[in-house]
Amino acid sequence: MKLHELANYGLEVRGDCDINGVVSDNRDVKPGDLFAGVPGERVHGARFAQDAIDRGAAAILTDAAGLEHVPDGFPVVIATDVAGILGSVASLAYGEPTKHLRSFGVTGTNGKTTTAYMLEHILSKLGSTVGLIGTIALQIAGREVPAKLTTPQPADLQRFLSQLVHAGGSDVVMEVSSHALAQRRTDPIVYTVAGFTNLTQDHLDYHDTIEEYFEAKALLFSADKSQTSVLWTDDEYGSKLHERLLDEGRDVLWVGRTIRPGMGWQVEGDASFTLTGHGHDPAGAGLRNAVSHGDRADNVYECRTGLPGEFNVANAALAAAMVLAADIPGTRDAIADITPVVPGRMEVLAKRPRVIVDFAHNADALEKAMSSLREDTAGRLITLTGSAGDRDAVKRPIMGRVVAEGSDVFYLTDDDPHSEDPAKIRAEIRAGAEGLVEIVEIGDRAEAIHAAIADAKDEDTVLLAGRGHETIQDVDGVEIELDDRVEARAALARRHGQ
Ligand SMILES: CC(=O)N[C@H]1[C@@H](OP(=O)(O)OP(=O)(O)OC[C@H]2O[C@@H](n3ccc(=O)[nH]c3=O)[C@H](O)[C@@H]2O)O[C@H](CO)[C@@H](O)[C@@H]1O[C@H](C)C(=O)N[C@@H](C)C(=O)N[C@H](CCC(=O)O)C(=O)O
Ligand SMILES: Nc1ncnc2c1ncn2[C@@H]1O[C@H](COP(=O)(O)OP(=O)(O)OP(=O)(O)O)[C@@H](O)[C@H]1O
Repeated sequence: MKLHELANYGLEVRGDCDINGVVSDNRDVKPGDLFAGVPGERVHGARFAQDAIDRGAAAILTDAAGLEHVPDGFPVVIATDVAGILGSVASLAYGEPTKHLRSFGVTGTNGKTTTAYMLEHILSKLGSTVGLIGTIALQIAGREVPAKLTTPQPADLQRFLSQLVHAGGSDVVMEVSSHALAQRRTDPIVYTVAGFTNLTQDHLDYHDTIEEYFEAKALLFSADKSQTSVLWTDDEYGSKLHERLLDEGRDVLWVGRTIRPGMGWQVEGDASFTLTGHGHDPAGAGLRNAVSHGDRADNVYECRTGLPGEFNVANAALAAAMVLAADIPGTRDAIADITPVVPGRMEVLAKRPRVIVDFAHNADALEKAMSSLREDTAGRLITLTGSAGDRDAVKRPIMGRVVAEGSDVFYLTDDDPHSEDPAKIRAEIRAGAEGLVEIVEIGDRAEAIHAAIADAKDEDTVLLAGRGHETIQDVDGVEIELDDRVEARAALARRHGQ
């Protein structure tokens, strides 16, 4: 792309050159790139313009304030909102990759990663070459890069999408965080299908109120961000969003155990469940996607998931309904079994005692994980968790109370303290749990895991919650290797005298 082409999009362009790619971190610059100097919360990215130029940047995109860091006469593009326009600029530079892809975006407080893996699993069975973007990793065509953010920054995202297209990709599945939506990281993507899992308290350090958090999530379902919406509506905010989208005349499908107005899918059963289509489209042709293939006249789909927990039925039903909404032939067989391997999500490491690693790190996820495990635990439910520092502190005593109410023994330990005093974080969690349950407080998480597993009887369940797939613990800027699954396996080996 030539730099001057950006003038067609209302941007002020000074000078001209060829642009090979777009990056917003100077350390990633390759010769011929457009370096975007984005004003951040900590630093104005344009401060790194000279280093980017030394690395071969062909031009700089920045705002009026950033211009002072750009040498006179160097090719430059000036925007008023660099972060907001960055995705569109990168999309143009990379040949508008999403025009060549079917795209699925999932948002919600809990279940994004799991639902995204389920979508990838179903689409792969349908013969698609799928890219997966989320908290754990970015995956394309068998290549995997660890993720820095749940939803990448705009230029990184568009570059990844273009690599996916070049690798022959047909579909992309993405987790879309509320931060990404508020910061317009996914612009200008218009998802083929957008899905909503649920909304409960989290991230109130970033969004001031839960309503603001909800409005950020709701952005994904506006006409400029998605074509069709599929919402899990057995959720206060899912049903609120559904009513809103129906009022706005948007293309929306509900999925849940309770029948709603408009078109949607009712879920019945547990791990093996049926999806039954309800409602009629305005043309009176029946459930839109159910009638488009001859084999779906009965509107009933038999599905199952091998992932434990009632919430995984919700995730599987949402994933299935999203693929149905995309109207891909062969979906009936592809959704019959929805059991992907999701790292650190209800991952079962041992059966006696049952040891499970799960990423639950807020009150709602903890409550749901514990109640689903409680049902088939003959002995005690031992829950081990902490809470990350420098993040939503309001949730800590609530998490403490939920763990106390849902388990028999509470191993209170550290998560990623970041720059906070870990003892203070533990005290805040403890405040919600004190007097309600037996608490064993051991700050060192590896030690706590070993103690919890040594303490367990064969009929007990040990839930190691909060860190899931994570392998690095950040203690005041020092990165320590810590993987709950590695520690649990070592503790199990020690227990079995190996
Ligand atoms: C609030 C937020 O989203 N912040 C993100 C933002 O940080 P910032 O505005 O402070 O940026 P900054 O550090 O001031 O830097 C400004 C610019 O200079 C650039 N820079 C900076 C330093 C340097 O040496 N060179 C350089 O080029 C940066 O790339 C950036 O473009 O841009 C940074 C660079 O990409 C991100 O690392 C950072 O994510 C922080 C670490 C973060 O924790 N984000 C979380 C809250 C987040 O986004 N989470 C959601 C998931 C939430 C969930 O559901 O669990 C996510 O999508 O990951
Ligand atoms: N539909 C759901 N409802 C409530 N809790 C869920 C649901 N799905 C998963 N969980 C719980 O939330 C945890 C996180 O799940 P998952 O990683 O799939 O969600 P996420 O939205 O990607 O989370 P995050 O954004 O924090 O990475 C799981 O380990 C599980 O305990």
